[in-house]
Amino acid sequence: MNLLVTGGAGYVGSVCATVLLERGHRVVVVDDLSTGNREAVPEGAVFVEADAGQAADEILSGGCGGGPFEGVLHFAARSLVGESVTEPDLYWHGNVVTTLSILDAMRRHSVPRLVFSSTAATYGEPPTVPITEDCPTQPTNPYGASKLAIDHAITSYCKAYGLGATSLRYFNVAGAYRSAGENRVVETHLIPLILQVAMGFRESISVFGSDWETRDGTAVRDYIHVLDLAEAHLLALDASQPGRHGIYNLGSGEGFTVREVIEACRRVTGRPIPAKDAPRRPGDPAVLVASSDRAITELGWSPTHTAIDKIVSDAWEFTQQLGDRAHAARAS
Ligand SMILES: NC(=O)c1ccc[n+]([C@@H]2O[C@H](COP(=O)([O-])OP(=O)(O)OC[C@H]3O[C@@H](n4cnc5c(N)ncnc54)[C@H](O)[C@@H]3O)[C@@H](O)[C@H]2O)c1
Ligand SMILES: O=c1ccn([C@@H]2O[C@H](COP(=O)(O)OP(=O)(O)O[C@H]3O[C@H](CO)[C@@H](O)[C@H](O)[C@H]3O)[C@@H](O)[C@H]2O)c(=O)[nH]1
Repeated sequence: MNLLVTGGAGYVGSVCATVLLERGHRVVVVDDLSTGNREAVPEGAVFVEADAGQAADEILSGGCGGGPFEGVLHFAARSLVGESVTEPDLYWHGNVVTTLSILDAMRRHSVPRLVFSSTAATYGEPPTVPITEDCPTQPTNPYGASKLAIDHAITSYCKAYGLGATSLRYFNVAGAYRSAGENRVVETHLIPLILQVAMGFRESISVFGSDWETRDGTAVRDYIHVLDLAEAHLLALDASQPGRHGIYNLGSGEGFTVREVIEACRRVTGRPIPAKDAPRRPGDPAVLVASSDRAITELGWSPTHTAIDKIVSDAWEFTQQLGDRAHAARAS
């Protein structure tokens, strides 16, 4: 297919673009490099440096050659829980307004398929765990609220205009694939930060909250390998049907506390990794663990890299390969 990938210079978008190219698709990446890296865009993709909302109309009109577009995979977003609490304007404009522009451009140019990066953060504090797609959506931060608003917009565009769309609600994405992994200009995610400590770029990892009602007092998350996630995007493209909006949770189905993740990183890297307790981070829920049964049954998804040590060891291999080219190395 001829596909537009927004945010393809970022972590998840660059891994998915790599896999799409490997499977023979044609890929145009649009990214404003606000958090991504030019060098993360895989070879073989056409790259447009621009705001996705502003450039979508021109790109989808055929401005980059290659014939009509058959789908959009929309990864570009602001996606940090803590930042969304202190700077919500970035999330309502950068996520909701940008996506509406993309949806309108898709409609104008009759692009039939959308795969959207939604999130576990749409659920907020779930009443039951694991979280199914039928759980109430009550986001605890503006990031989750902005993604939920987009999911609602997509549903109405599917019903009214015949778009075929899939929202994939990722839980915590981690790991790496080939030369694609986490190397953000400003890193806030747990696993890459712990590995920066292992590399000697940081002195210690802060544990945000040790008084949650969990088995060791630290927050629980469900870590999903980025390659399993990429496979789900391919399945979603294939399953797309005009007028239908499918919503699927994607996780490994097992929750790990922050302390357990630090322990896994110590095991995999063989390095001591000092940790220190810190206050809770505003907007964080205590526990997020997925039920991915719907994706398994309806999309035929079958995650294979679910062990936490495998996820960490792929991320560690990538971090070591990156070495001094990491943003963290330049900053330290
Ligand atoms: N990483 C996770 O654990 C996780 C979990 C759930 C959902 N998600 C969602 O997955 C998507 C990708 O996340 P990621 O971790 O790869 O983030 P990332 O920050 O690494 O990548 C986002 C990319 O989008 C680009 N971008 C942002 N706004 C843009 C705009 N308006 N126009 C063009 N480019 C823009 C950035 O420069 C960056 O390259 C996001 O939508 C995020 O909300 C991520
Ligand atoms: O230095 C750190 C960084 C994080 N954490 C904790 O580790 C857990 C995971 O945090 P992080 O890696 O920042 O991810 P989340 O905030 O859980 O959010 C990710 O996962 C969500 C889905 O669950 C996505 O929606 C978001 O885009 C994505 O950033 C949380 O409990 C954090 O409080 C720490 O204790 N110390």
